[in-house]
Amino acid sequence: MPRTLSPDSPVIRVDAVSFSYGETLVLERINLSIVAGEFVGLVGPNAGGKSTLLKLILGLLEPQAGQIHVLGRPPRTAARAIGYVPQFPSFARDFPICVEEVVTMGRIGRGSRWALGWSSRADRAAARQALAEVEAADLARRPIGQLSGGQLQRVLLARALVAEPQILILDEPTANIDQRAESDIFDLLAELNQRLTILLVSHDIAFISEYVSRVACLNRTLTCHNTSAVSDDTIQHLYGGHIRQVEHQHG
Ligand SMILES: Nc1ncnc2c1ncn2[C@@H]1O[C@H](COP(=O)(O)OP(=O)(O)OP(=O)(O)O)[C@@H](O)[C@H]1O
Repeated sequence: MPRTLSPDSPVIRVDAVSFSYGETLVLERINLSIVAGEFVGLVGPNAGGKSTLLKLILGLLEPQAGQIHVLGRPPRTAARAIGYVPQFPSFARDFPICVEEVVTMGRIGRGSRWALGWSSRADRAAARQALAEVEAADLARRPIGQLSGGQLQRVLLARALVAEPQILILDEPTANIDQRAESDIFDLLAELNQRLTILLVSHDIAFISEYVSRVACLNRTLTCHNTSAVSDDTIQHLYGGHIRQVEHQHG
């Protein structure tokens, strides 16, 4: 039976979670609580454990210590409530498939028969609506291999939205695109944040601070800051001498 959450119950709750790959401790006693409507930026240096934490929240990995709840449930059973935008698409860019078909893949698990080789009219209508929401309706028939980096990110976002999630999780959605396309995607995320809770991984703390309500800094351990409290000292402490490289990554 579904559990009822009060409006201020966390939609994502991570309690004292530790995780190691073999002998290597990657996350140490992580606490993170995200309530409905928040837009949280997860930042940190390379190998700081960001993707690992996302995989735990998505239920793809199990913590060795501590607990995670998504909408009050174990992550695996809440997976449908999460729309996930990966850092890299899980298919080859030269796969002979058009944008609308890629977006329809996001319906797998919602009764779609796309996996059997065909999609229903309802699937295609949902895909077109999701593409319209990310302002990419005109790309529907385009082969996926012909998209720019920014267009591909919009399509991956539409694929996450087509499953009607309550939570969006994005792993560096703008790592490989130019600064203008990056701003456009963040404007879109700000609009989506009016109805969705968002957790987004980024290297670019300076850029995301303009958009997110809270920054979670992860480097094996995690510290949260309200956006207004992110100072040069915070950035220096987190990244040490590498901050210039971080700031200029989107060049
Ligand atoms: N499947 C795995 N097996 C063993 N070690 C792993 C595995 N995946 C990640 N690691 C290691 O765990 C650490 C954290 O990796 P993770 O990908 O979570 O970091 P990240 O903060 O997302 O890094 P980046 O910013 O470079 O993407 C790294 O040292 C990485 O080499």
